[in-house]
Amino acid sequence: MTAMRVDVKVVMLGKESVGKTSLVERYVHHRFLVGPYQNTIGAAFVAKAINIGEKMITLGIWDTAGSERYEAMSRIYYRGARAAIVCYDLTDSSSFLRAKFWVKELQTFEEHCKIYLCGTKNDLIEADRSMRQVDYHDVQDFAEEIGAHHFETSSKTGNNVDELFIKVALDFSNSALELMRDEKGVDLGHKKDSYFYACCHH
Ligand SMILES: Nc1nc2c(ncn2[C@@H]2O[C@H](COP(=O)(O)OP(=O)(O)OP(=O)(O)O)[C@@H](O)[C@H]2O)c(=O)[nH]1
Repeated sequence: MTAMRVDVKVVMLGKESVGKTSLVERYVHHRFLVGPYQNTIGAAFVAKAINIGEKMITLGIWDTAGSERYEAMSRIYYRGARAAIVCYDLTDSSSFLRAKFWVKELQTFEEHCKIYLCGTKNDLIEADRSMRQVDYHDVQDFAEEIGAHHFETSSKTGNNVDELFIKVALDFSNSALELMRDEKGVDLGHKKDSYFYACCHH
């Protein structure tokens, strides 16, 4: 058990089984777990440091449970998040409706949280295009409407996963720079949001 300073709180949201845990596993541990699907209960936390230019940024990632049974709990986890990765399964159109639900929640209750839309299981589409149930351009239009970024990923192959989390860190880094410019003369080291969590390393 080590204490770690977290610079940016990131929350994973989306319908159950869309692949939130798999995305985090792929990004943090570079692996794809096979075997029976185990749903997340409550939420899980992991921290990962990432180099952006000369700066090191630590992402504190909250992986929430997608089951509607835990909806009230997920609301607790997105509080104060600077970034939300809202996931939907490219092979399940109902998961995109659920993603829209989370977007609305964030827009209403966490207006400073940057939204990243993530279509998961891209490998299934690559293998069989008829599996696609969520149109790329429809999501792109929606992303533009809400000012979000849009990625399609595969945790199985690793496609676009690093790119997604790097973009989150990069955007945070740029927004911190902007803040520094706005608050010229102020020591940002004391102003920047910092979260302290106990972090379990697997
Ligand atoms: N083919 C493929 N399967 C995936 C991918 N990502 C996740 N899965 C599978 O989808 C199922 C659900 O994945 P999870 O990562 O547990 O989903 P989750 O969103 O965390 O689910 P909850 O914890 O219930 O909210 C598992 O059987 C995964 O193996 C992917 O990129 N490609």
